[in-house]
Amino acid sequence: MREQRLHLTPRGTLVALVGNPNCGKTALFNRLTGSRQKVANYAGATVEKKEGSLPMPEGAPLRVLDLPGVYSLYPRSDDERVACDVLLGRLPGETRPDALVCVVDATNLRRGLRLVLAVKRLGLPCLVVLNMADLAAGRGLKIDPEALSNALGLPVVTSVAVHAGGDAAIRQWLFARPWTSWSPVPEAADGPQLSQEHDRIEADHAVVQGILRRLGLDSLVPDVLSDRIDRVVLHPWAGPVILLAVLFLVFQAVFAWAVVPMDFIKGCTDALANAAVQALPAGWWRDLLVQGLLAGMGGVLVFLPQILILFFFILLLEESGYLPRAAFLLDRIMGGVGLSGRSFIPLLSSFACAVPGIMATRSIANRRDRWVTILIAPLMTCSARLPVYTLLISAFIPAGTWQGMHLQGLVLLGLYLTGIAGGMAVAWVLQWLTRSGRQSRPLMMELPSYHWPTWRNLAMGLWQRAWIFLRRVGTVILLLSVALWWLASYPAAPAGALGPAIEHSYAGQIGHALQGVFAPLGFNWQISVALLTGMAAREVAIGALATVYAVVAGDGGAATALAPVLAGQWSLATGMALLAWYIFAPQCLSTLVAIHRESGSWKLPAITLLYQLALAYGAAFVTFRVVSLWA
Ligand SMILES: Nc1nc2c(ncn2[C@@H]2O[C@H](COP(=O)(O)OP(=O)(O)OP(=O)(O)O)[C@@H](O)[C@H]2O)c(=O)[nH]1
Ligand SMILES: [Mg+2]
Repeated sequence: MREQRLHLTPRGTLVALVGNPNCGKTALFNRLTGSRQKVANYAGATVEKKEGSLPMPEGAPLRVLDLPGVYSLYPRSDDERVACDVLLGRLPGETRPDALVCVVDATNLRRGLRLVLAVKRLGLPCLVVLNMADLAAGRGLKIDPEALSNALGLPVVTSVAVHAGGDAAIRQWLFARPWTSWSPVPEAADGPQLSQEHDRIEADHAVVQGILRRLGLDSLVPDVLSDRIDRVVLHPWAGPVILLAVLFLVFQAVFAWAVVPMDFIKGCTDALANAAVQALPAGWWRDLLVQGLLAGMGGVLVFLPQILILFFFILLLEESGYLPRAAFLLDRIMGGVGLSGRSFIPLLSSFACAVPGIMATRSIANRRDRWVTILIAPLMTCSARLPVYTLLISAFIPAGTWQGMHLQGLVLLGLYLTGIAGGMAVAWVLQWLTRSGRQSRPLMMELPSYHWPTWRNLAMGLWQRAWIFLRRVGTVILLLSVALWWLASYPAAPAGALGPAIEHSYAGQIGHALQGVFAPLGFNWQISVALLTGMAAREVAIGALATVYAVVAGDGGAATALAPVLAGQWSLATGMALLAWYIFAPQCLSTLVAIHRESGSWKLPAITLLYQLALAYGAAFVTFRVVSLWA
């Protein structure tokens, strides 16, 4: 085992980026290595190590590691532990770095330099980088890198990670190997003693105070603009109103802005389907193309604009620095159900996809809080649920306005809020169950300065999202569309059989077999088939419905106009019950696997699966009964 590990350890000189959370390590890493890792304006954006490579003018490229942010070398949460293990060379399968680039937020020297002192004790060659030099200059901070270098006994350069060429000084240093000129002398002959790091904090603080005083940098320069904005945004009653208004506008936009591009994509798929029907002779492969591929993939592809609009806003909020404020505002509510604002960002990431959300819980130091957050993360509405929601909403909710508000957008917001309320209710129950071991903890969370989003990051983030979605359409959804078309078309109905041919197909048989389970919820057999395939990935359920109904409609029909078909075939109660099911139903398999990986056992994924199934079944049952009575 050991040998295998040694063998797998990559060779080459390794440089690690280390620094406080949110000081711009990942932005610098992306610049140095041409990578596209997530950059966001809050602490805890990076929770695991990432590797890239920096081409050198001569010789082999450098291996560069981006690490999660750390406040000290005394780790308190799992993401900090990863960073510290790398610095000590304790991470299995990874060698100890040959050199460190210690990134400091130039607008927050006090905190950054404390970490520099701790990193210096590791005894590795180290370059100190004062990042965000643009913001520091904007606030009138005049830092002399040379004087600071003399005071610290380490080389110091400045950088602006968000400007092209803003990493020039770092490159220059890295290119000028060997790095012996920037090696500090290790304090302890037997290597660094991390157990003592905690006791050093006070002493380091005094040393930093002394350095800042000598350099004339000890007066605090407040960020006036951010403070001014926060006076409104964090106001006890204006704050929550603004938060709700922001969410409201986002969901209105998802419907209002997407109309034109969605019509365009729909038009293209329809035109293709018609052209295929006209141009090709009738046969099984024309059916496969039109009813299987075009219906299945086109039916999902049409939701790309809505997903991109939602992500545009999520990225905008991440980059601006508003998210930690929202966490602060919600801390009181979350405290009521036994969570802290710390859980907010992992939960928010789950709106994109539960998998990164579950990974982001690594920054929660408290075990119990972390497990509860993981358990409720799947109830946050992931982006794969968006197509299912919007399909059912367009089928059953009129497109008009109510009091000037987009009715469909309002219902969508309602679905998201119901998911959140469900998550909070589950957290409350868990708090009640584990009430003996709980103590209340105050929220310790930084509020970063507001930034203008960098358009490059925004465009990159959107492109990545679009790519993930398109890749899924081109792989999983393509394969499942073909498989489903086959299941829905074969075996053909026996001669003289009554009813639609699809009833005799494999899909029909599977659907009918499952129907006993789902009939109390008002689900027909087509929905049962869609739910089964939807376990692979949520959007597949739509592809499945589109294919099944396209096969029913026959030649070239119903390629993408699924919503009116559903409206004609299902009752309102069925549509609403399916929506209720989707709010709570267990996520795709990858979520359960992620929960297993993070918790290290199958207990937590099993609990998640069972409680979500029970909730979904209950919610769909009640919805079906209530709407049936009323409609
Ligand atoms: N103006 C300005 N903004 C910067 C600079 N460097 C980074 N940022 C912004 O600062 C925020 C944090 O950047 P990240 O690269 O995610 O920080 P990080 O250190 O990797 O953060 P964690 O992964 O949470 O530890 C983002 O909004 C960046 O766009 C800079 O030099 N100038
Ligand atoms: Mg980062």
